[in-house]
Amino acid sequence: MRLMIVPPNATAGAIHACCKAFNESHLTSAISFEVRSGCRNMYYRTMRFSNFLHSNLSKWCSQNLLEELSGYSKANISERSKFLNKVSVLMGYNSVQDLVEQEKFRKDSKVEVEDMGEDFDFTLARSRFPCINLGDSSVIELYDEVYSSGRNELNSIVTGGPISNISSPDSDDNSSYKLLYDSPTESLDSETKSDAEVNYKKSSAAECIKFAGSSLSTDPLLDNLDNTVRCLPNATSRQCRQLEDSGFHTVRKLLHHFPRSYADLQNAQGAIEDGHYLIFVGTVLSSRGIRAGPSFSFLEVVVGCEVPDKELVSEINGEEYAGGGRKKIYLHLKKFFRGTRFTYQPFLSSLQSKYKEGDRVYVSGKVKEVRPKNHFEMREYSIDRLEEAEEDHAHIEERPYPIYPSKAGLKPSFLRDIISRALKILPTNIDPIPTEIVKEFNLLDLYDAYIGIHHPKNLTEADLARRRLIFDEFFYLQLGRLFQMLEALGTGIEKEQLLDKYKNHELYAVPVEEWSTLTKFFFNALPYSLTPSQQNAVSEIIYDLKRPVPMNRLLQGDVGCGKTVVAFLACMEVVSSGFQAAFMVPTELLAIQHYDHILSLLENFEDDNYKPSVALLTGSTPTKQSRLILKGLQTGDIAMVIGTHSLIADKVEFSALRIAVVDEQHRFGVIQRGRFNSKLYSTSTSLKSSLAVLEESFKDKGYMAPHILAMSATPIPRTLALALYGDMSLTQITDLPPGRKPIETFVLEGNETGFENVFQMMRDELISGGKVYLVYPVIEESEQLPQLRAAAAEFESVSEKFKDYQCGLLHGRMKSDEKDKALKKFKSGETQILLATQVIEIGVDVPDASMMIVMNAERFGIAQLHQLRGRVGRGSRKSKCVFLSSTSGTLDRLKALEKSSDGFYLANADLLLRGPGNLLGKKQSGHLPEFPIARLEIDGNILQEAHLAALKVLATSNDLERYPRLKAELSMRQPLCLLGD
Ligand SMILES: Nc1ncnc2c1ncn2[C@@H]1O[C@H](COP(=O)(O)OP(=O)(O)OP(=O)(O)O)[C@@H](O)[C@H]1O
Repeated sequence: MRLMIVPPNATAGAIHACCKAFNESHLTSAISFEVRSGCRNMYYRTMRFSNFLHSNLSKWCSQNLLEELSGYSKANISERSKFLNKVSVLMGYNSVQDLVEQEKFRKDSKVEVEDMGEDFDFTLARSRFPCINLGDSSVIELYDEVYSSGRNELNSIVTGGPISNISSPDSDDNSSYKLLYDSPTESLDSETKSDAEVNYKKSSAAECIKFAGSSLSTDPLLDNLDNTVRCLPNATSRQCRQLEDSGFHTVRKLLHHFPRSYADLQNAQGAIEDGHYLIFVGTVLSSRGIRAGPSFSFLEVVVGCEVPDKELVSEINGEEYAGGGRKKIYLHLKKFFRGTRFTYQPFLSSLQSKYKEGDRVYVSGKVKEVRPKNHFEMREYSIDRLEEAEEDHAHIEERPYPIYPSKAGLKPSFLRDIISRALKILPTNIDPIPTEIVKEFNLLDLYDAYIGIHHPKNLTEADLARRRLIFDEFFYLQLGRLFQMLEALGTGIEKEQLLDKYKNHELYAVPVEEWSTLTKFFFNALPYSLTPSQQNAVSEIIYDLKRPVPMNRLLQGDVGCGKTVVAFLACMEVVSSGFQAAFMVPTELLAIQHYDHILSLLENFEDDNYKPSVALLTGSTPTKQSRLILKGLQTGDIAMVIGTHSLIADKVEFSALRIAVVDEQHRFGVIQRGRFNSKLYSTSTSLKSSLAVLEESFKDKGYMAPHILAMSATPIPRTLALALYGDMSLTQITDLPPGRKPIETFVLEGNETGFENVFQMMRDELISGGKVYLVYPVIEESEQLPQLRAAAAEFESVSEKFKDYQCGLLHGRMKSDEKDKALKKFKSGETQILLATQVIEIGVDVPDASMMIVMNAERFGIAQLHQLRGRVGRGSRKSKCVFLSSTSGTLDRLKALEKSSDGFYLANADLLLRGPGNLLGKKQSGHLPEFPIARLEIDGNILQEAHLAALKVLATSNDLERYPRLKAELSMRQPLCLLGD
């Protein structure tokens, strides 16, 4: 047998020369294939492979090895790997991985192998691999470090950085070489960078440019947050793919994966306990890349640190004395890799070479105690080498350690690692917000904010960073909305006027004397005088109505404060100048109520000639009648229509609509409002033709979009209103009609005693001539939720209990006219007890209802209960409200209602307790923008600042032409998608 020696620095070609000498290149290929397919356990295939090995090896292998081979097909994977490793070493490779790589290399580069003509030296082979005993074949320790030949051309481009703790599926065929080229080492200095690395950079750069599209910069890594994650240094293509699959397509997306919280990193000065996040400075004692299985490897860096020894702390004269005693501890930093390609020796070697024995390093992360004593394992950590000039103590400051949430299967440690890499290449000049705004609003620069949120030096820095990033979330939303609004306006003067109005919070108002005659008639027909803030609200609205710019205003006021009449007056103002008004409410019940209300007010008119024609249009309006109404609206015979969402149906055409009042605005949502708006914009064909003959200026007026007056009965906090209706002006009614008496509120546990007390209170109320609402969370009893009391189910028992009184029932499943009948009976006093569900929550107005009992009050939110409570105490009679909770645990939450009747205070409390989505109810909050880190309930002041900043920017340049970066950023962020408009 002719054997050859493979020198330690043998090139790939030289190594393959050995194979050729054996004429074993197909043996190499076969072994390589077997390893790559993971030593698959398919019996017949393994048998075939084992037979093949036998015929090839029997020419030159020892009997022992051949015996081992006979058990190959039945052996487990680990034993098979060991065996193949042995064979590979015998064939002149460093290991089986080496064989696989060389085989791949040979195939790829079609290396011509030449016969080196040297004899294989068994003695030398044995000295290189002492664990091999040829002819005896004792066990080869697969996991022992084998000698790694100095293949400089490969090593020079192998990555040095720990990749991740990520689990990746087994690699594909090309993976090992891909990995090498994908991962230029971070630790290399520029002179040693190979061509391969340069090529890598070039191709990445090209890819980045392609992705960034408009970027003209020669170095895309440095200019754009929207570069693909493929630009990240040391990220393998597999990692990039995983990031992309998890939604991290761009560096921005990655940087917007914010820490969930920060662990308070402590110096390891005290006792070191399991699970603590600590920081250490120490010395690298060893660094090993270890292959632990066919597709599993890990890097273990052992760092030795000196820390104060708690056990040596003794008491001297009763005082604790540390005595300067220190002890040595050992940190085992471990990173795991799954995938065959991570088990190849060049990869492992390069990995371990990143940390050299004796390096001073700074380590932070979570510790886990292991045996023996004073040894600790860290799997979640960061490690940085200390530069020579750096003082150890510079790093031992306590600092927050970011804890990331995992995402789509990506582990927090991997995300932390990859985010750190992104921060390293982050350019400093990335802030699109103009410097003057950054300064004026005391914001961190965007670069500092990213660093500050991911790598804060202290919690104050993290807080400042968070504030800046929240500011951005709000700012772009506000900017987008205002920008859109301005775009819709015609002239520059209009734009300036609008912005001026937003900036100066002065009240622009039209005094009563200047209201139109019709409005004044209506005003005089009211059976009461308006409160000061009602009157201000009307004046403010009328000011807007007189301007040629469509109004977009939110009328907000606490429950029962009298918003309806303010809106009626606004409608009268519009009607008086020959235009039409539409009043849209969310329920038929409310539409009927408003219709009846306005008719009763019009009856008081001194002059019938001035009475406008008002119609009611709901889904239940009979066809014949609705046809007449539609016609009336089209011809302009009907001046005002009250209705439900049927008002925005396609068939409804207006002759000259000028105002749309949208009651309970948030229940319709932005989408409906938009539809309503655009629908009303397109006036009827008949009007269009009549306008054609009118003079220009009137034509403009005629085509103007209608004014929108939205009313919110929920006293939502200003911040929430701003987020919801950022483009709206706000009018608030801050007082209640005179003579209202505070509602006495009780929060009780709904047990037997509780009910007895409540029924007694109810009886007293009825005896004294009051009317009582009983509010239930559900209509029928449910088996799933037996604790819930049901309106329909209790109708009989309540009627039985209060035989002397009449009971009514009102719930959502009843037909419209049945509901109306039930409410009218209660209003008129025909019934004195009304068992209802929360249908009565919105707008129901029975001024002499004097008591309300809410069952299972724990099922409702605070703001909702406040709304419900607002159904009583609307007249001059003193009223009571009882909230019965079926669990004692929820009483505390409900107690807020006992303490306060201020809707704004309670809405804020509710917002803090439940968050904005829940405050509005799930269905209604679909249009509420979702902010990644901002929380409307606590970050309201930042929202207001962002609003001001957006106004400032637009006042300087209302088309944003002066701020091209800002404009680009705005279009990129697509605020409308955020809103779901
Ligand atoms: N200035 C006033 N003086 C006396 N009563 C008033 C005054 N303004 C309104 N009201 C009466 O107060 C009651 C509540 O008014 P309205 O229904 O307009 O309130 P609201 O703000 O719409 O309440 P909700 O939020 O419950 O819908 C009505 O009966 C109304 O007639």
